[in-house]
Amino acid sequence: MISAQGLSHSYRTRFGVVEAVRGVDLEVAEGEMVGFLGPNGAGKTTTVRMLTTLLAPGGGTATVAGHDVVRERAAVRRAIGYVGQSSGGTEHLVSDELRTQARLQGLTAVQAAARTAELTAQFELDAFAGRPLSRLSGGQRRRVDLALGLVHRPAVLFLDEPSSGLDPQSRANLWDHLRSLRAQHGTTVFLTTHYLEEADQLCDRIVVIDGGRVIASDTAEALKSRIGGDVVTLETDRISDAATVVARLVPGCDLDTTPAGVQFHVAHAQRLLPELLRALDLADVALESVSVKRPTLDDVFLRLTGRSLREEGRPAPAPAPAAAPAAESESAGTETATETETPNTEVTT
Ligand SMILES: Nc1ncnc2c1ncn2[C@@H]1O[C@H](COP(=O)(O)OP(=O)(O)OP(=O)(O)O)[C@@H](O)[C@H]1O
Repeated sequence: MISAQGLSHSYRTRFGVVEAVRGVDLEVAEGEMVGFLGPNGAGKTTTVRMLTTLLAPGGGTATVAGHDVVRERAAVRRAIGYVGQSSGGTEHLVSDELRTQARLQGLTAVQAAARTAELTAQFELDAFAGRPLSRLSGGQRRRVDLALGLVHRPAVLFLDEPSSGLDPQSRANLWDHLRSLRAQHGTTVFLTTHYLEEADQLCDRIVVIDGGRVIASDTAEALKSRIGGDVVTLETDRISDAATVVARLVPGCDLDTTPAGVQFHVAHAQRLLPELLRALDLADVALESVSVKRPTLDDVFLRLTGRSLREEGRPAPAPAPAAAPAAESESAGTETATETETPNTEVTT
C-alpha cells in the first residue's frame, strides 16, 4: 500500500543544507498499522509530507495505493486521509464540518448527510455533533479529526502524533477507534508517534527512523527480543551458589553478580522460572526476591540510537556546513509551489 525506495529530501537553509531524509525504504502492506517512530528531528514529518504529496522528494521514488507520489499526486490525494496534529477549533459545528468536508469530496447533499450520520455513530460523536469545534475536549476533537479524515473512505490513513496531548483515558479511547477502524474497514494506517506505548499497543510493525535513515523495522516483540531477552534478578546472600545454578541452567548467559544477588538475560524468563526455582531450592539457595523485567521499546530505542525516546527537548541535529559537497546540494529537494496546498484530504486548518 505504501512503498518507498531511497526517498530523500534536504532543506536548504541560510546556515547550510539539512539532510532531513537520507534514502528511506519502506513497504507497508494493505491493512497494516505501522508506527513511524523516531526522536525529534529524525525525519518523520518530512517523510510523511513526501508520502502525502505535500513535499516533492529530492531523490528516490514512492507509491501510495499504487500511485506515484510525484507523477500521480491527485490520485494519491484521493486515496489517502491525512490527520495532522490537532489545531484547536473554530465556531463551526461538528456536524456542519463533517457535511462540508463530505460535499468537498464530491458527495451529493443526501450522500453527505448519510455519511455524516454514519461517521457520527462510528466515532461516538452524537452527544456533541451540534457543538462548535472550539468547545470540544482534546479527545473529542481528535475523534472529529479522524472522522474528517475518513469522510471519503480512504484506503490509507496517515496520522501525525494522533494522541499527542491527550489524557490516558482519551488516548485509550482513540486507540479503540483506530483498532475497530482497521478491523471493520481494513484501512491501512501509518502513524508517527513519540509515545512508545502507542506504537507498542497499536501497531503491527514499528519502523524506527533516526538521522533521516530507517534503522529498524519489525514487530514490537521482535525488536524487544533483540535486547537479549528479559532481565532476571535474584536477590540472595548465597550469591556464588545461585550463580552456579544459573550458569548450569542457562549456559553462556551474560551473568552479573551484584551486591544483593545475581542478574542475567534470558529470552523467555517465564518459561525458565519454574525450573530455576526448583534447582535453586535443591541447591539450598534461599531467595529474598525474584524479579523479571521485560525489555521495553525504550530499551530497544536506547540500544539502537544511544538515546532514550523518553528524553524531552533534545536539540535537532545541526545543519551540514554551508560548503556542503556538490552532490549533497544537488540532492536537495525543492519545496514545490504546491507545498502550501493541502491535499484534499487534509483536515487540519
Ligand atoms: N522547513 C524546514 N527547513 C529547514 N530544515 C527543516 C525544515 N523542516 C524540518 N527541517 C529539519 O529537518 C530535520 C528533520 O525534521 P522533521 O521535522 O522531518 O523531523 P521529525 O522526526 O518529524 O521531528 P519532530 O519529532 O520534532 O517533529 C530536522 O533537522 C529539522 O530541523
